[in-house]
Amino acid sequence: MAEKKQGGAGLRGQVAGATALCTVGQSGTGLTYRGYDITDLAGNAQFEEVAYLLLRGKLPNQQELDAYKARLQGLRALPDALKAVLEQIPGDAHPMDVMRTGCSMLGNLETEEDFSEQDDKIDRMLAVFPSIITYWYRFVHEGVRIETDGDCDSIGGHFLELLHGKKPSELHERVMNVSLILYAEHEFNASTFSARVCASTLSDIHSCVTGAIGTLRGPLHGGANEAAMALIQQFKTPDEAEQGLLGMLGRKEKIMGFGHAVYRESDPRNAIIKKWSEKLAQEVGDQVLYPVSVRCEEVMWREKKLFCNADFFHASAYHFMGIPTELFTPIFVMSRVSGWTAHVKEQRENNRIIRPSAEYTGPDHAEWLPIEQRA
Ligand SMILES: CC(=O)SCCNC(=O)CCNC(=O)[C@H](O)C(C)(C)COP(=O)(O)OP(=O)(O)OC[C@H]1O[C@@H](n2cnc3c(N)ncnc32)[C@H](O)[C@@H]1OP(=O)(O)O
Ligand SMILES: O=C([O-])CC(=O)C(=O)O
Repeated sequence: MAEKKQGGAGLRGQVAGATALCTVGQSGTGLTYRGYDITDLAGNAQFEEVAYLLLRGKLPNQQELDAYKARLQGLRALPDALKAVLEQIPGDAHPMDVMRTGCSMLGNLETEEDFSEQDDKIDRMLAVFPSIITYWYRFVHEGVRIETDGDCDSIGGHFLELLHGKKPSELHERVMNVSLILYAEHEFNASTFSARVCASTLSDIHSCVTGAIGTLRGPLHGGANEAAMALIQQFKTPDEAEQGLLGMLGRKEKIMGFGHAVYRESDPRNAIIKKWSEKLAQEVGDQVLYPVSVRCEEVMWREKKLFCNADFFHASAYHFMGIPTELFTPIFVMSRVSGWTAHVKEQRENNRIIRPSAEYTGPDHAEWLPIEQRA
């Protein structure tokens, strides 16, 4: 991986626009949000502070943070028409499809009529996404219609409280906070780029976010945290994991949660979430999933020089907090909506429609044939 190819397909390595929001892999491994190092943010900040930084352009002071959190707390209620739609979505639907529909329906009910409303619409999405997914999840799995307010003043704590029906421990609220910070923003990744493409047509903010949710869903992007869980859950011991991975690599299968389009040697988010996963493993007395994950990391580096990306240790961390696997990627949405919408704002500030060119590979000239003469 040290000699990462930056040319070729997938627009790799090409500058597709400007941003003041984030740097990824600038010195090989670093990640910054508006100049702040991810290690400092994950070690010290609350997610709401980071969302404020991304969306309002500076870290809030105490008064601003308190007001912002109180505002978000006041925006958690679901409109009845949205609840009715969520209740129609089948229990075997993928929760990312629920998020996509929930966001789109919100756009029907609370349409952004003018860009001057963008900050209000963004705050609403940040506040209500945990309500959307947990309302649907508990309705279809437990047959209950939950109240979506709640006592926790953090978005991560609120999500856990709605999911489990009780206030989370301090540790779990803290880990959610760190996780949401790690996932908040990542420059021109695929889902953010799709949000910016949508924004560049001067479309509304719910369309931008709905498109981004669909893009994040795939296993090569946000869906990898769920796929990583499916991988590690197959193994009962580290030795079994090693044999399993060697077999997969021999068959040239993709190992989810490893590799990255930009980083060369490591993803700086991995060391942070790995530490929290270890702490949670100790808390629940895990002797399987965490050691299996560590062995996977060792084998992938030894065999392929491939490293864990942000998704890999998120799988075990979320699992240890009792979060069902299919809700892993929706958590990513609850966080990344801050980055997506900060990019939409930035795109709108200096817009030109995004419309690249293609290298044509079709025939030079095709002779028109009437339909009855075609093979
Ligand atoms: C939050 C996020 O979205 S992080 C990304 C989450 N996605 C995943 O974890 C999915 C698994 N990983 C991958 O599919 C890829 O590493 C991606 C999509 C993240 C990046 O893709 P690319 O930039 O095209 O990868 P890259 O150019 O580094 O690939 C180099 C080689 O390593 C291989 N490779 C890369 N990742 C993996 C992997 N996880 N498992 C096996 N082989 C891999 C590629 O197939 C490629 O081999 P080739 O040269 O023989 O074709
Ligand atoms: O940057 C990327 O390509 C994917 C990624 O890690 C992210 O979106 O967090």
